[in-house]
Amino acid sequence: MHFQPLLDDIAATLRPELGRGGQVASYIPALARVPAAQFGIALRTCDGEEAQAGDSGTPFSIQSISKLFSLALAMRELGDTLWERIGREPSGNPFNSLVQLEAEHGIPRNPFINAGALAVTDRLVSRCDAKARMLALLSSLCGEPVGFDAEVAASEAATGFRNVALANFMKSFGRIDNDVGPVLDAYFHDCAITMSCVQLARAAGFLCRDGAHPYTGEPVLNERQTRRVNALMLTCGTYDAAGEFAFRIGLPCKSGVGGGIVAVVPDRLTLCVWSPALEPSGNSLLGMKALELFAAKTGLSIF
Ligand SMILES: NC(=O)CC[C@H](N)C(=O)O
Repeated sequence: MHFQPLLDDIAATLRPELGRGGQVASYIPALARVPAAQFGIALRTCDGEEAQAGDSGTPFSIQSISKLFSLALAMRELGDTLWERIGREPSGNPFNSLVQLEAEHGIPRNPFINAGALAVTDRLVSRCDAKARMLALLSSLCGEPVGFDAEVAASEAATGFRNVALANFMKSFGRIDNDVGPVLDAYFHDCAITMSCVQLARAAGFLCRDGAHPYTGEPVLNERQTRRVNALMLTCGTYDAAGEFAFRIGLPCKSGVGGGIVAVVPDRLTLCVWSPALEPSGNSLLGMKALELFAAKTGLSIF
């Protein structure tokens, strides 16, 4: 299949909609001032073929897409013991909700809501320099140095009252081992990582290759772990819009409020779309449309 003309076609189809509809994330100034009228798409196949269109090389704040990579690190470090403190069910609630945690004894529904990612980060902080490990993993996976945006990280910390509450609430149930400070610091920095669509399409490449590193072929995760990450992306990767994503797109996806969405076609390719304006659940509005067009035009879906 020739992907370059397809991506050009998707970018051209969506161009008239740029900057119309949806809301750019406004909870911190650094995200609020990102111009809405931007769209990028990039993909990389299992064989290393690449295609890209639009603003595919523009760096953006990856936000919750980082939860994918912190989960991979924790699965590698902890194996199945990770699941003692984190569930695998969709929450059906907003990504930063506290509401289920009390009845469920401080065990988050899944690793892709904020509570779950904080629990994952706590386990990593116990074992390694979590911030450095994250940058090392991402830089290795995309073949280029990846960094934090210091302004975004500082704003996340200054305004992250709900995340502070989530961490403390889980700590009160004995589900967080470390002081909440270093856990939150690592989490806020993960949210503040900056990458482009091209870099993310490459970095997620292990997810379409049974866990093999996109460049070296070494196992990032084993085959079983990789299947599980893809399953969690499908059921929980796009918050309370996961059902809508499965219905309209039918691919494992992970989104972030910076407007990026990573999608996986197992055994074929990984792709990343980006457009800053979001629908009410916090997923990129045009990113969703782009993925829907991609699935419709290629017939690629896990169903
Ligand atoms: N969904 C997201 O991308 C959320 C990330 C955001 N920084 C938060 O913690 O609330």
